[in-house]
Amino acid sequence: MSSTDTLNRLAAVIESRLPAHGGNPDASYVARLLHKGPDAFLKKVGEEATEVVMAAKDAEHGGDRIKLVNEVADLWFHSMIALAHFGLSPADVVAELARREGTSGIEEKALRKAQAREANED
Ligand SMILES: N=c1c2ncn([C@@H]3O[C@H](COP(=O)(O)OP(=O)(O)OP(=O)(O)O)[C@@H](O)[C@H]3O)c2ncn1[C@@H]1O[C@H](COP(=O)(O)O)[C@@H](O)[C@H]1O
Repeated sequence: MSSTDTLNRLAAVIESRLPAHGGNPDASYVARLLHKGPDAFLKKVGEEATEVVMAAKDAEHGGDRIKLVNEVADLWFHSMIALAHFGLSPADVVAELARREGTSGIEEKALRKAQAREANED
């Protein structure tokens, strides 16, 4: 079983919890967050991102590395709820990573700066 399969299955469950698909806020955590709207799930994304940073800092000082895995899982999960709300999926994120594959961040930033300079000269 691949990690992509797991992400795709979870994405399908999250999609099934959308209000438009009849997700029940009384029976499902995902449906409840989606029903509350973007402020609710984006707040969770922000909280989970902070928890990732804290767990990584703990791990840096000899803390439990598994805590970092758990916090990243929470962050991915809540980010997937945000993606679903906007009609997007992990496949869209993977496609973007694939598009970037092999392009150094340094190279990409230099290209962006050159393009911005050209645009300013126009
Ligand atoms: N992967 C997850 C998952 N990860 C975390 N959580 C829930 O996310 C919630 C928020 O995590 P926190 O650590 O912030 O806990 P908390 O303090 O209780 O949070 P809040 O009170 O602030 O909401 C917890 O209630 C966790 O149980 C998840 N809930 C569901 N899933 C997946 O989503 C599927 C659908 O879930 P339902 O929509 O609930 O059926 C499940 O079958 C799972 O595969």
